[in-house]
Amino acid sequence: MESTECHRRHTSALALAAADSLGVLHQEPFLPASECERLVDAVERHAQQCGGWPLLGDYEGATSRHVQLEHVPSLHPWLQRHVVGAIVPRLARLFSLDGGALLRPHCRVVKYEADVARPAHTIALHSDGTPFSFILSLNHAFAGGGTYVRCLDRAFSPPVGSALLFCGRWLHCGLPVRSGVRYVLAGFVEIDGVPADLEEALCRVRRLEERLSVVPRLCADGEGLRRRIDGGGTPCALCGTVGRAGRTCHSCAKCGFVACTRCLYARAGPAACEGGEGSWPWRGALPLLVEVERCEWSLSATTIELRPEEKGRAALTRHGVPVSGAAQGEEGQDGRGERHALFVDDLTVPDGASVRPGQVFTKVWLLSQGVEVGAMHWPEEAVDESQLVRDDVDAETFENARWVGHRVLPGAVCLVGRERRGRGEQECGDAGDEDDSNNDTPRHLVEVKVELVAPEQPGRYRVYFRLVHRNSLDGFGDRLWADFVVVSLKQEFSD
Ligand SMILES: O=C(O)CCC(=O)C(=O)O
Ligand SMILES: [Fe+2]
Repeated sequence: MESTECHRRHTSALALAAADSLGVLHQEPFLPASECERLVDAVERHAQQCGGWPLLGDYEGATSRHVQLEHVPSLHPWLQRHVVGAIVPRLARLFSLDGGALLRPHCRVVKYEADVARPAHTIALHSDGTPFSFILSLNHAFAGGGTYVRCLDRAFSPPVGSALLFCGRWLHCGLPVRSGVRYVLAGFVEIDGVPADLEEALCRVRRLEERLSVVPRLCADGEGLRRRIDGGGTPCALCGTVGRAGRTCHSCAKCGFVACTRCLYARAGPAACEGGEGSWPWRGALPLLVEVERCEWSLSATTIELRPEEKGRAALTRHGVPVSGAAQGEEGQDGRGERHALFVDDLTVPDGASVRPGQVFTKVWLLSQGVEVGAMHWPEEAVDESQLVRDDVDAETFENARWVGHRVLPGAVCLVGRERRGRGEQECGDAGDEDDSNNDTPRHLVEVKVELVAPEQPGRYRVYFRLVHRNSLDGFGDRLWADFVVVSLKQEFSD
């Protein structure tokens, strides 16, 4: 997957409008490997003197071990030099903070071990208690591991001596270590007297993260839904629909839980939080590890800008280019709100799915109107006024795209949820939606479908579409695509 596409897919709605100045993740080398080794040796010695590494106590579901460096007096000069003297000033510059207001960070070395009787190999999805955090890699003798950042849906494993610097309110986790031992230096940076604009930005991160709560994405056994499925014959455990793409628990052999993508997204939201106001619904929950391994883009730049700064308002971006109009409900020229359509997921035919030569199949995308990132609901007439058109403009895709036939189906653009109810119109979805009418299903999801005809010639094909305003033909929202592989029966048997 090339980098811009991957970027768009994996920087979900949350990341695209990530909060204000906090929408930056930065990776930078700070220490030579020899200093990292010295630190690990010193901490190991300390742990041995104290009877071993204590289990992390402050995150539910955490099963890693750590040593708090404030408790190791011999390391205080080291912390002063490398953390207070180098990492903290960098954080201040990166986030335009008053360096003098940043407090001495709490630091700990976390140890993830794959091969111990009581597994100590992961930290569950969480946010740190402080506004800013850094995680510095101290070694590389392990497999698996890394820091997963949910709003990017991406795992990072910086080289030894390099650190990730980011807003600590972002949900992140320490991924399971499969073999060996992983050490990181984690730092938590408080600010003395949080300025009002920072406070507001921090709240915004939290609200955005809450809207993407992972709670409904857990199976009955509380396991994270990790493995992607292409539907097949398995009914969704939540709505009963057969054949939709979705996710299954990583230990599905045990619990058999499968949920379709639409349910997973439609039921996400603060309403699912049982902890109520002030508690973090994902505490203790295992993360939704969505195809992290498929995300191949390399960190060519050291900083990922989640959102180019636009003074005073959140800006949605597409391929790094700000989308015209505002995300926060600014009126368009026609007096109506700007319409957004953010890609959420493929409901059918995920990228790379196999189809037969000549097969007619329906591709369905799930989109969001962007209200979770501050955009307005679509105006009433938007569904009827939206049209799906082919958009195969890229030279490299045109050659294969031209062989793919398509037919826009009646009701190609369709709201998910309750909007159409009460206006005598057929609602999108199935019997499972009836249940939704009584709960807090977000009313901002849209399904878009198109019928495709696979070419006769085996190979990989990709066709692009986008939504346009029916009258003006002005495009809006994310570019959509269907990406599939035509496999002949002969080929399949010979594989
Ligand atoms: O190990 C990691 O990458 C994450 C560590 C972390 O998030 C923490 O210690 O708070
Ligand atoms: Fe953390």
